[in-house]
Amino acid sequence: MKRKREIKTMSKEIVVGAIKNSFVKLNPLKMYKNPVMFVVEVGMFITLLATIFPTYFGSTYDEVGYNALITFILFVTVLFANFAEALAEGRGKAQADTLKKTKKETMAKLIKSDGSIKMVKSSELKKGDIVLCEAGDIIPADGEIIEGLAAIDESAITGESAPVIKEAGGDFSSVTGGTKVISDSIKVQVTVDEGESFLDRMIKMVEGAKRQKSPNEIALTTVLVSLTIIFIIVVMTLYPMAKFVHVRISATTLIALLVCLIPTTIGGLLSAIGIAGMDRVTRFNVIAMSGKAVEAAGDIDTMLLDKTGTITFGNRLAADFIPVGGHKKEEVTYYALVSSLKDLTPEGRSIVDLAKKMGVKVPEDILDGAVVIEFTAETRMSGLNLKDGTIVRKGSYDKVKEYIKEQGGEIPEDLDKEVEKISLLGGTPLVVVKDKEVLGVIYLKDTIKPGMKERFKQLRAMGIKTIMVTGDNPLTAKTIAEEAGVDEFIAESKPEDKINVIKREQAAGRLVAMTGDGTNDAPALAQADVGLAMNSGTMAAKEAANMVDLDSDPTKIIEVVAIGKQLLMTRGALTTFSIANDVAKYFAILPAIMSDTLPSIKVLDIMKLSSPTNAILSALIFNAIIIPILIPIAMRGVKYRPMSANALLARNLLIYGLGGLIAPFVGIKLIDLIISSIF
Ligand SMILES: Nc1ncnc2c1ncn2[C@@H]1O[C@H](COP(=O)(O)OP(=O)(O)OP(=O)(O)O)[C@@H](O)[C@H]1O
Ligand SMILES: [K+]
Ligand SMILES: [Mg+2]
Repeated sequence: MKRKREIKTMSKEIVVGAIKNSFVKLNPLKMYKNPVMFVVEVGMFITLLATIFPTYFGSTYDEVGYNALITFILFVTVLFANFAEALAEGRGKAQADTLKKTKKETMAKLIKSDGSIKMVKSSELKKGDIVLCEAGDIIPADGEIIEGLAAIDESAITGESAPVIKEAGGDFSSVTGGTKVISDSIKVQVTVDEGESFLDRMIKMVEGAKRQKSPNEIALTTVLVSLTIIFIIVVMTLYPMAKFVHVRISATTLIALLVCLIPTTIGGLLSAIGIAGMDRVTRFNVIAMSGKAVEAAGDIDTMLLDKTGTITFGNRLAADFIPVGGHKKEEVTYYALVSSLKDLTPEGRSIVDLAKKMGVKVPEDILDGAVVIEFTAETRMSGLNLKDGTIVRKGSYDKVKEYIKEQGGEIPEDLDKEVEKISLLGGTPLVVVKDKEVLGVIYLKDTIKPGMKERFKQLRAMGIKTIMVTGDNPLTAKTIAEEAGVDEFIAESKPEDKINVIKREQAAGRLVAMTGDGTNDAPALAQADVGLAMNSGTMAAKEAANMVDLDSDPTKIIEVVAIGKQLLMTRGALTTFSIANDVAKYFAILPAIMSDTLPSIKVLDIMKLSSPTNAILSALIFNAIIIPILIPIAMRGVKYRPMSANALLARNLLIYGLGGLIAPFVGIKLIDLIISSIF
């Protein structure tokens, strides 16, 4: 597991800051954003007036003390709710501060149009500028490498100090401002304007500035508002009813009853739950562009994962060179090396390493006048056209077969056997060709990352289907898929295959998550409900995604899905608790209020509370303190087990539903005992 960005979440200054902020939030112009607590605040103003002008609000002069006490408890209730939100925001600000520290002002070597170098402040750089970054330089802004190759220390961003190789072209070409060039030098084209870098976005998002409410939160708020309106109407009708049976009920008591009934517990904690959920994602070094993305992660049904680099280690290693068709091993090794001399892919590099280790030599001038054929996901071949007219290629079995047919050559009969042997081992066979002769097969070893099997088991337990996508041949894909334990796989995939699979799953009503880093992943990342781009990937991929993993670890998507699920469950659990809570309070205090005037409901008065007044006070005090009591659960999230959604729902309903029903009876009785012993 990547080192999580450790931020002290309950430091003293955060708590002090939150207390201060909870008073600032009392401002009604801010309170209306939290409608449930806004109603409590309005109620508090009315009971305050009832304390000053008791007779106007159905109270007698000897109830002024009672009114004042109720007003104070309502005030504290609103304060507790504000404190929960302020605490969550405080944590976000603390995270943003640590990120700001990494955003140092640096000097940049701007390459002017005439080629000269001008030192400028990194804040003056604009999109499209080209800067030179040499060993020891801090990269001044987010950008793409347009020339050169260098080792970059990204620890400022990801916390991982192992340098990452970045180079022009290919999928490892983007660099992040604030990271440091260790060796060599590169030319970087700036791709973002000042203030729009990933760090800036992460800071804004974490600070809650850009935290717009997510759909789930909006839906829940609507439910809470309608519940509140219903209870306001219920309590209003109580007034004429009480009159009808000649029972005097003061406005203060009605308001106290209303506050006990409306969902203040979840109303007070809702935003804290959301902010804390986003923070958890940030702590995993993932930038979520919106709360919506984090929530969508909680609802994922299907996950698309690349084989190479995600399920298996990124660079396949050349393990052996196997001759076919009567050729010698030296011959196939030599031409495998020749075809890879200018092949920058991990595969190409490992072939050169192995051949060199085997002591194979190539003439110095072999590259003079040679034409490089680069590897692409489409052609699935690479190689060299030498100046003496020799054509050397290596590539996937299916493409080489096509190529040989075109050239009028023929396939040696022992080729299939060798290719099959390698594929059954889960390896990738690359067929080596000289002109129109097949010389042999390169065995590229692909090893599955440890722990992937357990993770896929976890995902299946959560009801998530995993689909492995690879450009590799079907046999290799099948072997790896079985070994890794994925549900489905797509072999010899082309970029558009990913999009088609995503659309197919979405058409079946399933939400799809995928990770990617290459430009050819961009359309699929945009199409997916949750697209997690690697920070080392191209800008196109990062722009298309709705999350960026600063650690560039494609398996991070599994953590992100778990966090998203936990966020939804926490909200569900606390809402269940809150509603159960409110219903229980209704039965706890209504009989206590009405019993001396309507003896018939005496039987319902199972709480045997000391007096109607104490019953109201105890219920209201319980209603207030339950909010801070639940803050830790709201911030940390409910205990998360990878179980299927409905099994978890049943479990949470039981714990939080039953808990919500019982807690008030116990809580109110305890508080009543304390109050009655004091007064
Ligand atoms: N450098 C290379 N030169 C020639 N052929 C290659 C090279 N790298 C890969 N291939 C062939 O192209 C096929 C597709 O490679 P590609 O990188 O598109 O997908 P992959 O790496 O196999 O899987 P993934 O999509 O998970 O990355 C490989 O299975 C291999 O047969
Ligand atoms: K309540
Ligand atoms: Mg690949």
